Amino acid sequence: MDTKKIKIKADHLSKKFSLLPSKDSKNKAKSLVDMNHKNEKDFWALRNISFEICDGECVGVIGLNGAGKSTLSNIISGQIAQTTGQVEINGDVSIIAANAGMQNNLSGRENIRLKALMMGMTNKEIKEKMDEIIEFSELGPFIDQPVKTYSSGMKAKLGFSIMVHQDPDIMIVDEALSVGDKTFVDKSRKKMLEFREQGKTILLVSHDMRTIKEWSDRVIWLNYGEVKAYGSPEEVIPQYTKFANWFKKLPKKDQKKYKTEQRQVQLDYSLEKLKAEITKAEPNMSRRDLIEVADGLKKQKDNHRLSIVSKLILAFCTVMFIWLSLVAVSNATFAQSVEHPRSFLKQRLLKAKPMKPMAGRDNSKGEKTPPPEEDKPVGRKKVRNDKKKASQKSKKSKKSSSSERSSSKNVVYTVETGDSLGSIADSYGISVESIEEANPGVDFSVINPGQRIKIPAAQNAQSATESETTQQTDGVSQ
Ligand SMILES: Nc1ncnc2c1ncn2[C@@H]1O[C@H](COP(=O)(O)OP(=O)(O)OP(=O)(O)O)[C@@H](O)[C@H]1O
Repeated sequence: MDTKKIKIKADHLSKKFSLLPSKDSKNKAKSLVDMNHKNEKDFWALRNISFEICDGECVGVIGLNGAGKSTLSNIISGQIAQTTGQVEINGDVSIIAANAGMQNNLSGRENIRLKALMMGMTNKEIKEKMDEIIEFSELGPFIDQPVKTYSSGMKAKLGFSIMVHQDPDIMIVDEALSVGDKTFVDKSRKKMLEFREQGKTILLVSHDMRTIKEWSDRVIWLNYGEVKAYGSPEEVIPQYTKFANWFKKLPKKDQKKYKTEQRQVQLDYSLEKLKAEITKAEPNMSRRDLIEVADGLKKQKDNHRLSIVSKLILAFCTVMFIWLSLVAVSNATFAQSVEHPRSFLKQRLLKAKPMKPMAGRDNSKGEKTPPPEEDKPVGRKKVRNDKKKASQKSKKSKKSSSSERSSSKNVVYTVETGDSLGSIADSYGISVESIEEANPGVDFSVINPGQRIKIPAAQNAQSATESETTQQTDGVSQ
C-alpha cells in the first residue's frame, strides 16, 4: 500500500486571463465606456488540469513557450488565483523563478528580509541567517544595489539563496537552474539534492530535457493550457521530444498556423466546455458532486464582470454622492432633503420655490423645535439680498404682516433656506448689528433654516413705514 502523503493536489484547475482589446483609436474610445469589459477577450491559459504530487517526489513540468508552465507554478505558489477548480497544498511553498518574485526597487538585502518576513521568520532568525544567505548568493557588494540593476543570473542566485535558507516543504524551481553560471548551478543542484534526500517535494519547470530526466520522478507535459501527458520521464519525455522535433521541422508559416489554431482553442474555451469535459470524464459522479461542480463553476462565471448586486450598489452610491453634493451646496440639511425631497429638488434643480423649513423640526441636528408662537407671528416673507426685491417682498407681505410690524412689538422671523443674516437685515432695512443686539447670546456665525430670530422693534416699525411709503408711491404710479 502506498503510504505517501499527497503534497499538491489539483482538481479541474483552469486559469482565464482577460486580454485587453488592441489599442487602435476605435477600441480606445470603446474601452472608455466599456465598464463591463465586454470588449475584453477571455484567454484560457490553463484548462481543466488535474494531478497529484506526493511527498518526496520531484515532478518536471515541460512544454513549448506559452504552454502555461509558469501560470501553473504561480497558482501553486499562491501568487495568482485559479479561475476554476481546487488546489490543495500540504506544507510551505517557496518559488524561485528566473524572472519573478522579486521587488525590483528594493535591494537584494531588502528582498531577503521581505521574503523571510513573509515566510514567518522572526527578526532574530533573519539576522542570524542574513550573512549566510548573502554568502551563498555570491552577490558580494551588489547585495545593497536595487534588484532592477541585476542580471537574470544574479536574480536567480539571490532567489535560490533565499529559497534554500527558507527550508520550505515544497520547492518550485521555474527555469532558475538554467540562468546561473556553472559553479552556482552546481552548488544549487547540491542543495536541491540535500532537499530531496530529506524527502521534500520539488516542482521543476524547465525546457532542458537533460535536467528534467536527471531530476524528475514524473513529468507533466503541458500544451497550450492542457495536460498532454502525465507519467514517468521514460514515457513522457520521448513523446514530447517527438512532438517538439515535428514542430521545429514545420515550415515557419505552418508553425504559425498551428500556434494560431491552438490559441484560438484557448480563446474559444468556456465554462460550459469545462463542465461538459468534467461530466464526460466522470460519468458516475454523484448528483451532489455534479451540482457542486456546476455551482462552483457558476460562481466563477464572469467573475471579472459586475454582478447585479454590485451594479445596484454602484448605482446607489452614485445617487447618494450626487444627493450629498446637492445637500452640501444648499443650506438644507440631509434630514430635510430626505423628508421633503420634492421641494428640495425643485429648489436645487429647478430653482423654484425655496424649501419650507420642516414644521416642528429643527435643522441640522434633527431636534424638535417648538411650533411658531401665535402671539408673536412668524415673518413668512421671502428674503432677498438686494433692497429692491426686499421692498417688493415687503409689499407682498403687507396684508399679512404690516400691521404686526408697525406695532412696537418685536417680530420673530423664521429663517428659510437660502437666508443669510445680511439678507434678513436688508429685507427689514436694518443693520446686522441691531439683529445681533436683539438676540443676545445667539451665535450668528451659522444660521439654519427653521431658526427663529427676533427682529428689533424700532427698526421693524421703520421698515414697515418704508414699506408702506413704497406701496403708496407704487399706487400713484399705477
Ligand atoms: N497576466 C496575463 N494576462 C494575459 N495573458 C497571460 C498572462 N500571463 C500569462 N498569459 C498567457 O498565458 C499563456 C501561458 O503563459 P506562461 O507564462 O504560463 O507560459 P510558459 O509555459 O511558462 O511559457 P515560457 O516557457 O515561455 O516561460 C501565454 O500565452 C501567456 O501569454
